[in-house]
Amino acid sequence: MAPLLHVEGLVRHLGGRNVVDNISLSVPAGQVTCLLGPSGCGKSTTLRIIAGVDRQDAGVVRLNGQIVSDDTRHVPAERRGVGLMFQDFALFPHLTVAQNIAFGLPKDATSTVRVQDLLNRVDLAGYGEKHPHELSGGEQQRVALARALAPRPKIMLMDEPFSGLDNRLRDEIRDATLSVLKQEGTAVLLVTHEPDEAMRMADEIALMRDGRIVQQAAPYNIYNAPADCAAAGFFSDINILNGEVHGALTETPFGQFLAPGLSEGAEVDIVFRPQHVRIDFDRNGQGPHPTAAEGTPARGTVLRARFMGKESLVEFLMDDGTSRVTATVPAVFLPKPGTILWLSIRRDRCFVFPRKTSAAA
Ligand SMILES: Nc1ncnc2c1ncn2[C@@H]1O[C@H](COP(=O)(O)OP(=O)(O)OP(=O)(O)O)[C@@H](O)[C@H]1O
Repeated sequence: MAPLLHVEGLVRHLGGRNVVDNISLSVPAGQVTCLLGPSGCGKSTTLRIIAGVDRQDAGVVRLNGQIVSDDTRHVPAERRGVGLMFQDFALFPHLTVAQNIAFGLPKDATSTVRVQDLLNRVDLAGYGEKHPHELSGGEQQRVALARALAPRPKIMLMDEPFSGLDNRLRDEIRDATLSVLKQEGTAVLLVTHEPDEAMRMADEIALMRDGRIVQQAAPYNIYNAPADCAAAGFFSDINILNGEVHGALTETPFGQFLAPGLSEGAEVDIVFRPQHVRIDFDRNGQGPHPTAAEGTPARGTVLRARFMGKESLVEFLMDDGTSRVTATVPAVFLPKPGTILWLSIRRDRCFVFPRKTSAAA
């Protein structure tokens, strides 16, 4: 089956550069895809082109297998049959909640039923006669969702739809929104700069940087097999050890790592997340036995330890005198600076990337 949304080779030239630089992307029916990336990487521009409120300089947008925009054709936004939801909910202040939701529907009995059904789904039964100013931010967000879903769009385009909400409410509203979208079977392309939001909402994440998609994969895969050092670092703090390739291997305080396909003498980064570092207290300070999974243990001196609530962060200077490693330790563990401890790392959670010089980054 053809994907609901398929874009190919999108380019948008603004302010003397390509802010969207050859983007290709598909969203299948019923799936949530998150366009994730740092501020200014071109996410909103991509979404606006797909919505039809901006026009690309090159490339094709297909919805339901039909071309809606290319070099010669451009179907206007209101005729694309997509649901739109942006950061500001833009409800009509003079209309009631029910009238807002019914806005894009024909004026008949089926619409009244549809509005009631949506009010129930977004947990606002009994709110139909209120006006937007009488509602909280979270309630307004739910009205905006109901309004966007009312004409049963097959796809919703959402640009940071939760960013105006109170932090404490946000998780709850994200989950409720996702559940309504899944019940309706609506495909979603959601723009966000927050990795946690993408991990929580997405079936698939398209990670953007400088106008390009650097990786597209399910959250588990993008987290556990990042395309490069920056992709790894976008989702959590990371440790980076510097190495050099000799005979397809690179040496680290934690033993050798394979560096396949990299040339002799190439500089590499060995990257791993703090939660994959284990502090070992065994064998009276002799260090743990090497294991296949954790490899060679290495000794480090505590530089500082910080209590973070449900976990502690402990920073080490390794015995080689240059490598620094941060470990996340569940619960409270706050060793004094100067304490010497043995560490091991999950070798299957380490990535070896060629080092990017700033000129090539
Ligand atoms: N009309 C314009 N003229 C010149 N530059 C523009 C124009 N519109 C957007 N840009 C630039 O294009 C880049 C991408 O903007 P865009 O809003 O798509 O990014 P974004 O990833 O959605 O960022 P944010 O998360 O901050 O909204 C930005 O650097 C922005 O300054």
